[in-house]
Amino acid sequence: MGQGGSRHRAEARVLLLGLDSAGKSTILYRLKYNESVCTVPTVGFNVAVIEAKKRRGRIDLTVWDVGDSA
Ligand SMILES: Nc1nc2c(ncn2[C@@H]2O[C@H](COP(=O)(O)OP(=O)(O)OP(=O)(O)O)[C@@H](O)[C@H]2O)c(=O)[nH]1
Ligand SMILES: [Mg+2]
Repeated sequence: MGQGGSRHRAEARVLLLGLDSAGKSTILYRLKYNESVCTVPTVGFNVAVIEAKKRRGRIDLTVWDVGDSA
């Protein structure tokens, strides 16, 4: 048994889907940096890990923002 800090940390993966210019990247940056940023159409994808509150703790969300959906 390890000492403190060895507990499993809650995590989840989130896929943002939406039409072109729906606001996916805007939401991702707002959640990650808590500010509104000017975006350009996403080529490929953006990914960010966001620490969020969970009922009695925290959860790490790995958020994928996929663009370029030809
Ligand atoms: N009015 C309004 N505009 C928004 C909102 N969210 C995003 N926008 C604007 O919509 C445009 C497109 O936003 P993006 O976040 O780049 O959209 P996206 O879904 O990532 O687009 P792609 O990467 O091309 O798939 C930008 O000019 C944003 O400023 C919103 O809630 N309201
Ligand atoms: Mg985008």
